[in-house]
Amino acid sequence: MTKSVFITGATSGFGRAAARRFAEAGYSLVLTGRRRERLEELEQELSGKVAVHVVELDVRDEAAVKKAVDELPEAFASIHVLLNNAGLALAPEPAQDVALEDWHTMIDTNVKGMVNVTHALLPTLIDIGAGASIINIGSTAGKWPYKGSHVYGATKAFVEQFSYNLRCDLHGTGVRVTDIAPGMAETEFTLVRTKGDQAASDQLYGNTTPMSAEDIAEQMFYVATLPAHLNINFLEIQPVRQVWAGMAVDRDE
Ligand SMILES: NC(=O)C1=CN([C@@H]2O[C@H](COP(=O)(O)OP(=O)(O)OC[C@H]3O[C@@H](n4cnc5c(N)ncnc54)[C@H](OP(=O)(O)O)[C@@H]3O)[C@@H](O)[C@H]2O)C=CC1
Ligand SMILES: O=CCS(=O)(=O)O
Repeated sequence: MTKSVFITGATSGFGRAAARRFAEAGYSLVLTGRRRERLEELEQELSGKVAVHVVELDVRDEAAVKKAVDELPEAFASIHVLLNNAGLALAPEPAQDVALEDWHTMIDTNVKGMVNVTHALLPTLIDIGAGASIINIGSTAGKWPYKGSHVYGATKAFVEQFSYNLRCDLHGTGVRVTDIAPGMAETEFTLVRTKGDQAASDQLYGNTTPMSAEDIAEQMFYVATLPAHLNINFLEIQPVRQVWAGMAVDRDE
């Protein structure tokens, strides 16, 4: 029986790499994101290998999410893996310098968007039961505070606790839940965070060894294809060359 994976944020970074990785293993793909042209490119690339269904979708739009799930073609109606990947960070400036709108965008996307999609797909995942997986993409930022993380890190802390609580309610259904919490990985993430500052993105990922989108896609695939009786609750993964900053101390001149 061919398994299906529903990927949010499939137009870039981790989500696009995951689409390719699951396609390699013969999964049918439901690929979503706001950039239709990128969805169509990926569909063109992968539809020769596996069945692909693309949906132009903003996860913040509750009605659109429900419609996308309700209108899944029969061949994609049974979803075995949900990759709640869509998300972003905005404004790496100190909290006091950040527009409230940017905070709302991160909450609406990383928190409300994730719960919108999860709520819509829970029934089909429960129908699948043993072996089904919900993989939520958190972040090291959800555990470890740093300057400029403000609401972003807090949204990822939500991802962690939501994942744990979801596990408790799904207990007995066989559905697994995992929070994968990456550190620094080279995608469009920093370009988005800095609203298009390519130099800032190049500077962050230059002269070091960040993780790649493929590194994280491999973790997603590993978690999703564990034996059905195993659940990884939390998987934090960083580049060897990234560690936590020390405590900062304010001193008199
Ligand atoms: N790269 C990193 O260092 C890390 C990233 N993460 C998390 O990983 C996830 C993927 O990020 P990454 O691949 O790095 O970044 P990218 O910016 O490369 O990809 C983000 C993806 O999310 C999608 N997305 C953003 N907003 C929405 C929305 N409102 N509705 C639907 N899709 C949306 C984008 O698609 P589109 O714009 O087409 O809608 C895009 O496909 C995010 O949740 C991020 O927070 C976690 C830890 C580290
Ligand atoms: O979530 C992204 C990773 S980091 O920018 O917090 O290191």
